[in-house]
Amino acid sequence: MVQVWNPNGKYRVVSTKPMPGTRWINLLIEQDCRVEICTRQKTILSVEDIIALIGDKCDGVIGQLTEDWGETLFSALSRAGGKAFSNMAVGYNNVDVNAANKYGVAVGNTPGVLTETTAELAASLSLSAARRIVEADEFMRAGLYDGWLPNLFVGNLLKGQTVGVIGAGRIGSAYARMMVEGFKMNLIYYDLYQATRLEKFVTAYAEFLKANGEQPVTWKRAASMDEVLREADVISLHPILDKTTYHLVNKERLAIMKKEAILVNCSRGPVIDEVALVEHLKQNPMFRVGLDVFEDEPYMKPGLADLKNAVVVPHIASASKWTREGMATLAALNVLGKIKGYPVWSDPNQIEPFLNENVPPPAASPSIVNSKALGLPVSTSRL
Ligand SMILES: NC(=O)c1ccc[n+]([C@@H]2O[C@H](COP(=O)([O-])OP(=O)(O)OC[C@H]3O[C@@H](n4cnc5c(N)ncnc54)[C@H](O)[C@@H]3O)[C@@H](O)[C@H]2O)c1
Ligand SMILES: O=C(O)[C@H](O)CO
Repeated sequence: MVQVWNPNGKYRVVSTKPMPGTRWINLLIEQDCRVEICTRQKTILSVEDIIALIGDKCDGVIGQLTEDWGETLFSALSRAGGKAFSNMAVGYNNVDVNAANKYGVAVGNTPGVLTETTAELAASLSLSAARRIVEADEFMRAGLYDGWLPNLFVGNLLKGQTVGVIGAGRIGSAYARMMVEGFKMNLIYYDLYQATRLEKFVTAYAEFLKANGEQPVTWKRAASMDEVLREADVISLHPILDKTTYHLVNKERLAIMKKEAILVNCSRGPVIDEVALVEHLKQNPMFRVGLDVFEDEPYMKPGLADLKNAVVVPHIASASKWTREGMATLAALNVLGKIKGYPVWSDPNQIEPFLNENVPPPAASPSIVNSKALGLPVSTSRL
């Protein structure tokens, strides 16, 4: 149930799951780590399972977003001499960072490497919902197709419609660009901060279209989230999950959306009140959703699985080979960097140097979310 690499390594690093690729293992071994990988056939490990893996001596752990990293685990890791933990994910709502701070444990995450992959899945769900692809596929497989009909699986055209993005950070902005450039949609977004680069991109693209004699696209930064919900035809959710975004989309907000709108969620399940969503989908058959994440994963709220106006996939937004191998590498290097006393990389949005397989990675932890709280040194090397 535990696979061991480099048994005589000085530092003991535990991974709670096998992760894609071998580069992450090799990078740890090269720096004198003994790597232990839990191969148990149990998808979600409990706190007790992980305490057993940590044991009496453990320098660092690479964990997963399904695990509850709070007071109990950070105190166990600290007792075992551990100073580093990394989620193999960019989101870290499963981690109590205050508890990690209390025990002086660095918390890593894996931004950037999954931005485009996740945005592509959000775009796929938008198209699947707009063009009713899953319904049509099921229809074909059921042998129900007996000839072309003018009204068969009529869906929504995206061109010229408005795409709304809630949370225009790395992934939200990448998704917005795909929808604006790929389908010539107008953009409305809501974020706590101005997405200047995104705005500049849409402005430049509009000028390009105008110069080509085509209808230019437009953009607007909404003053409120409700403005986006009222105006957009396709809305994609990309904020972090915290107290401010829990049930951001609730019964009242669903009611102000267009009856034929499409709602996509590739952020975290609890950003939507899923019970309210199921009811809304039942009452509004032309309203469609594409969901990668669910409020009580791995479960869906009762009724959701029966609804034809919902496309559902099992939290696979970052699931491309390149991205998942890159996530494993970043997570391993976060832990390794802390163990070796390296500084923290100066810009977690510029992690490309860690992903180049042809050269050794920089001597730094790519992304430590509590580096300031722990007073960790920051790398001075620039790209
Ligand atoms: N489904 C998946 O597999 C998958 C993959 C990657 C990331 N994610 C989720 O996507 C999230 C975003 O990732 P990212 O790399 O784009 O992060 P990011 O930090 O670049 O972007 C998040 C954005 O949300 C904004 N935001 C925060 N609170 C908000 C609020 N109350 N209202 C509106 N906007 C708000 C922030 O200002 C920021 O711009 C992650 O935290 C993770 O939970 C899911
Ligand atoms: O936060 C994340 O990274 C995802 O949910 C998994 O890729």
